[in-house]
Amino acid sequence: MRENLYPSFGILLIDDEASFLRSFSLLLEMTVGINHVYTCDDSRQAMDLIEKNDIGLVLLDVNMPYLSGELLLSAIVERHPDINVIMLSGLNQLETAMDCIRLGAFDYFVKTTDQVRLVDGIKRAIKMQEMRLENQEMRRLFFSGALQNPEAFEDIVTQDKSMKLVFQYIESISKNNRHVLITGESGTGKEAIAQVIHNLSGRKAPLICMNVAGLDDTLFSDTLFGHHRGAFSGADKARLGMIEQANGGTLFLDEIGDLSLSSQVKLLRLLQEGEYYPLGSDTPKRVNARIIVATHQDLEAKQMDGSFRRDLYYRLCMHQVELPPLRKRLADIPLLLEFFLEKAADELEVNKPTAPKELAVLLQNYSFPGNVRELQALCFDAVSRHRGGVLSMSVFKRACESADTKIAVSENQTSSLYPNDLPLPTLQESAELLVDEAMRRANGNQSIASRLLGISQPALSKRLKSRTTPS
Ligand SMILES: Nc1ncnc2c1ncn2[C@@H]1O[C@H](COP(=O)(O)OP(=O)(O)OP(=O)(O)O)[C@@H](O)[C@H]1O
Repeated sequence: MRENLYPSFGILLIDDEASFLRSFSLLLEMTVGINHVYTCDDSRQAMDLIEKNDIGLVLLDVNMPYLSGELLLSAIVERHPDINVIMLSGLNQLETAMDCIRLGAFDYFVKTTDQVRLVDGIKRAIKMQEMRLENQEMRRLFFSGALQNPEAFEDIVTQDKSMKLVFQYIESISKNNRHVLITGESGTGKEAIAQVIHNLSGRKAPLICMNVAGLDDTLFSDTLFGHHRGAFSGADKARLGMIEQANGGTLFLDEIGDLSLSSQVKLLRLLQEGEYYPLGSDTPKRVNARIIVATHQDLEAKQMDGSFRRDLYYRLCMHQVELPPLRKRLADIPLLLEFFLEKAADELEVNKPTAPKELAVLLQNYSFPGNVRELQALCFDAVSRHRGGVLSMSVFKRACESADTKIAVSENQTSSLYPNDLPLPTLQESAELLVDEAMRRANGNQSIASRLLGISQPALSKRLKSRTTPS
């Protein structure tokens, strides 16, 4: 079986001229990289080919012996309404064109039409078909609620609902070729998700990762596109670009929000045309790599302030995956804590220490600016310092004290604490509400609640005893 077929469904060319079928197949492969093509030069066999293969688009000659194009069109529309049919005619027959469109053809072209227009029409039909298949797949997954390949996600520890929806979405888009934009704060698992998308895609070549932060335009082009020998002083050997290494696989570009405007133009060309120029070369090279990009920045805002090209943004956000920060998936924290303690113990070749029960509660009240990566680092630090008994919370407490409250306060600065239409509580009532909230968040643990409130544990205990209203 051929690998990396594009598009994922077959395209059937039906024409009685075998030489046209050959040259047209070649044109599609050379200009758009279409290599999933079936040909048929006998109209009587066309329906049989459609029944036996996974056809999503038919390019159909109007004038053929045995069965005419119009007759075949009616049969396809009736039996396979999901297949797009583009009619091709040697003559410019307006009336026939109108009839075909009325019968349900997707488009109609004269064979002598400008090649670019014809190819654009085919690309449009492929895109429509891909979107239809994707919607169908998403609906199916959404209603079943189940994952087809749960094993693909086993390195991503979660029980969070929004992450599970992300998994379902990923399954539905992993097989097509469209670019994917992954957004989320630093350390939320964007690269890990890119790896899953690649694994699920079935692409045989590897996932090639490139971080574009801090690369000027020359370095970006050289790293991504490679260079010819002698392209610039010091280029004494040719260098293969990352994009070529990703041919037949996936290219993951991290920190895409940092890309300079001049590099954005080059990336756009690659995304639009599937072509690029190695440094020092005037001949474009074609590549078949799926491109996944990631950023922790708000690309929509960057696009508004002019630092990110709008056309590039729209190209990239065809599929968008947003990963929630760890502080919004609290139920994952105990799971990840156990997972990373075990992993750290494995790597450091020690027994996995037992974590005190209140540790997960403490961490669930921390804002984790570094997300999962930060939790992972804390666990490794704690396990490497561990000398027996129950795991000490000191490493974790230090982290929580240093960054925690500042972030929590700044995040809530814009919203009012109390609704405008209700009278304000008194200071005494406010303090009691705050104590209740801290005790709730700390799962009843006074030591953690007092830390959240910024008071000592005895002071909290005193407040709890002397409260005026029952909690
Ligand atoms: N849900 C998870 N379960 C297990 N490990 C995870 C999970 N999420 C992230 N990780 C791990 O956390 C670390 C950071 O993840 P990753 O590099 O994918 O984040 P990122 O969002 O790409 O970060 P950055 O924006 O800084 O590039 C990796 O070691 C990854 O394997």
